[in-house]
Amino acid sequence: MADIKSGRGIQVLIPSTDHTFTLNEEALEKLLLNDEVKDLPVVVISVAGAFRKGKSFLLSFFLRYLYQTYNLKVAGGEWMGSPDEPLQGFSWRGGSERHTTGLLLWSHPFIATLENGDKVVIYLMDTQGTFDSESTVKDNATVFALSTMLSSVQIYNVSQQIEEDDLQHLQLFTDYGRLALESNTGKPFQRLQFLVRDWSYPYDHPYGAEGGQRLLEKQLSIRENQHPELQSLRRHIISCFEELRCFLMPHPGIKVATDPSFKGKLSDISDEFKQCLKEFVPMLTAPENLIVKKIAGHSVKARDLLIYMKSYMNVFSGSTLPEPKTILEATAEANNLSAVAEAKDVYETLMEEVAGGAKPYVQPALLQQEHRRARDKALHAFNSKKKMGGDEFSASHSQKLIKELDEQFEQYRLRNDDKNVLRRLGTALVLAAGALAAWLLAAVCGLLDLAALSLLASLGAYAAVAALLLWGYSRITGNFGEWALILDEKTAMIMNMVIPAPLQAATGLSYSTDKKET
Ligand SMILES: Nc1nc2c(ncn2[C@@H]2O[C@H](COP(=O)(O)OP(=O)(O)OP(=O)(O)O)[C@@H](O)[C@H]2O)c(=O)[nH]1
Ligand SMILES: [Mg+2]
Repeated sequence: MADIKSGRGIQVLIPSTDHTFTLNEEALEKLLLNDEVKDLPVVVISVAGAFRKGKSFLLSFFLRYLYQTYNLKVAGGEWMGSPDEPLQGFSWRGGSERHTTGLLLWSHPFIATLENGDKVVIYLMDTQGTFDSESTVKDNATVFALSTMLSSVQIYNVSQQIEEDDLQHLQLFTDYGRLALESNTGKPFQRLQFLVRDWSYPYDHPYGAEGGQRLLEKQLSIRENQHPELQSLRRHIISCFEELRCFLMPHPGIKVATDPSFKGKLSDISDEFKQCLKEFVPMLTAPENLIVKKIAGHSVKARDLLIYMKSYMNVFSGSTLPEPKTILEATAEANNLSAVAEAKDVYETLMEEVAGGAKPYVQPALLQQEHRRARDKALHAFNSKKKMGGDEFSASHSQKLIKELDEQFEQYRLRNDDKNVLRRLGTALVLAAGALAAWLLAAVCGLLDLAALSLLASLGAYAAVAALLLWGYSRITGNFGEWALILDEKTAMIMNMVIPAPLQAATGLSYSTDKKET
């Protein structure tokens, strides 16, 4: 069974020296599109905040809990590990130099079953710390924005206090959130979890969730004598997130903070810190506490997450920060694309039942009928999904969807045609029948002493047999393909002339009449 040692943080957003970012699409496809997870709603837990504040270290404890609960399936047990075990997981280290860069996802997704029986997949996201000496304002904002928009729980890791600039850092989202709210699809983000590290005033507010909540309420309270700008920031933060929480973490002890040889052993960490970790980690990752990522009121599946990532990257790849309006448009675009993908799935599932690879040949009229039924169902799926960006925007996607489904139908139609034994062998049958008829004619003419006519008929029979052999050779070997095509065409013309139209339709032999109807 996979354990922490066999996994690693995979850099899915890669920074480059010119301060741009690229998406590691290959890694993401492996992580998000494999059959086991692609259709499961995602829970994305991210940790963001200033550099060198123990984010990766914290996530490595999350990993211990997740492996224990969802891999070993030992619920409620001792998950923190043995006292002398070094802490492994997302790469972390001491020192003053920044460590994590870009965005990382853990290589092993965890599949959990919620209380209602639904399965979800959990991804952990580590992020590049902000405010290091190498990153620009845009780098910081990009990492913070992407991790917030892609996660269902953003752990905002702050040091010692919730300060005004920690709140101001959220400005981009509040502007974005305001626009998103106007589009009437509910609050844009789910949980913002402040995590105050090295909290030193337990006598004001005790460690843990309750003390944290009181501190947060105080920091977010709107007072009359406050500057209107501060009031508005607070109002918007509150309106953007479904849940705002705070947890106060004690200092982990001198060894954790200052000893260069510290390897993360529990025996070197203060009891208070360990106690709080025990409370904090399950608070976000126990099955009953998992929060599924939602955008525009719909759960986001693993494969949708990739669509969102790609759309966001399009707007964040420029040299300046995108406007909130542009980010919103990217969300609406991804939103519609994910609805299109879902609708296509509906169509494909229904069509596969009728005309899938292993299914026998179906009459063209019936296939056409099934196509219309599946297309209507797919369009219904698309239309019933709440989308951002307005009716006109989704109408253009719906047009594109119809076009794509019609193209797909054409593939089904051709594949179905291929399955028609009669049509496949039609050429052979016509040629064989022609040869037989010519032979009979030759025999009859022979009996009647019509030597010249008999010779002509025999030549016709030989020609038909030669054509049949050439056709067979071409179909088996692929050589002389153009000759076989000419023979197919000519014999089809003969069949069209001699076989009555209703019989042609019933057997799928109607070459000229099965026009594509949409
Ligand atoms: N003071 C203090 N130090 C901590 C805490 N948690 C971890 N550390 C130490 O902080 C140092 C940095 O840990 P990392 O997890 O690499 O920090 P990070 O925030 O991921 O850093 P970047 O990747 O550079 O952004 C390590 O030496 C840890 O031992 C904490 O709660 N308080
Ligand atoms: Mg780190």
